[in-house]
Amino acid sequence: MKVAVLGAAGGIGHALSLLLKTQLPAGSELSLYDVAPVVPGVAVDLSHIPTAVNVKGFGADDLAAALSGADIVIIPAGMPRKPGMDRADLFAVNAGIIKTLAEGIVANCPKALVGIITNPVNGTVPIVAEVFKKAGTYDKNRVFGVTTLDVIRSEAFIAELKGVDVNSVKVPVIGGHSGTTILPLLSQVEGVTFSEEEVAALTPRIQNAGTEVVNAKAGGGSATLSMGAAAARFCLSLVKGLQGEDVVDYAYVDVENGDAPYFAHPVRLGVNGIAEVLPYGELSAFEEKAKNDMLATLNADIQEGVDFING
Ligand SMILES: NC(=O)C1=CN([C@@H]2O[C@H](COP(=O)(O)OP(=O)(O)OC[C@H]3O[C@@H](n4cnc5c(N)ncnc54)[C@H](O)[C@@H]3O)[C@@H](O)[C@H]2O)C=CC1
Ligand SMILES: O=C([O-])CC(=O)C(=O)O
Repeated sequence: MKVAVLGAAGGIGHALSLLLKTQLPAGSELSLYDVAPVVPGVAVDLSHIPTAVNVKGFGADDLAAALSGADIVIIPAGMPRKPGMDRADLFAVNAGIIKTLAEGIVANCPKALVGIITNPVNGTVPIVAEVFKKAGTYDKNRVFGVTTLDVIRSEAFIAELKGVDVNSVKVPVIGGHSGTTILPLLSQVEGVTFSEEEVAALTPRIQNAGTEVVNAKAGGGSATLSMGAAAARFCLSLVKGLQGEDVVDYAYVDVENGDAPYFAHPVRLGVNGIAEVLPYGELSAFEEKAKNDMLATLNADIQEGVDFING
């Protein structure tokens, strides 16, 4: 199993690469790519951890070697937010980075499963899909926007609020990955109930949790450690699927006849990526309204990504 991390020298890249070095199956290859010259050093550093995962670093000119033969590519490359910015403000810088990296995937590992972390996820996922479509390599079952951070935050916040074992908390989160497009389905969380006031307070807390971190870091970037943990968890779900295990996880994916062209759903993973996009079930009246209210924003974010390649 070869896993490539693009943007491996950044805040998320460091945390994610550490977790993959210690958690990928024995015999895996971990390929770290970044334009920052420190990346070979990150690989050397990690290589001193005694696990049966072989790690190599690749600098700016070595994208082809970094990607060649990769089964999974996880992308946290690109600029993070500062206080006062929206994720959408990152589009101008990050769209071009994502396009270049997607072209690299087309040329070197067109069958890889691709997990996109780079913001704004609502628009960067369509960019990758459009680059693949143009090249004739698009398979909607192999492209994922990583929304796992919304899921793990929901788990953490609910366990804290309700005083329950965090390992028992499972929270569906649908929609996109910014502001009101993030929709936790609190009505479907088993084993706990929420008052209307709790739903009205917890839903925006989850939606604005990224901003909570951005403000707390006071100009030093956005979530990196929790995102590293989220990305590792999602990557390991992809690995299990490739190994033939039946695994269901949440991701922002291309859905046919869905609420929007891309929408976070539960997906059953398998040896070819998505085996099945699963329905998200029944929504409460609050959730149904929140879903309908977000769609204009989400569709505009998606169109911006599509137009970046085709406009
Ligand atoms: N999907 C999600 O839930 C989350 C997404 N993010 C996003 O992840 C991205 C990365 O965040 P951080 O790691 O905190 O940023 P960072 O600035 O610490 O790291 C970004 C890395 O990307 C590298 N990079 C830039 N252009 C590149 C290129 N063309 N090829 C390869 N590497 C390149 C930089 O050299 C840097 O090492 C941001 O866009 C951020 O908004 C952050 C948190 C959560
Ligand atoms: O808020 C940000 O800019 C980073 C992010 O996507 C998150 O933490 O959910």
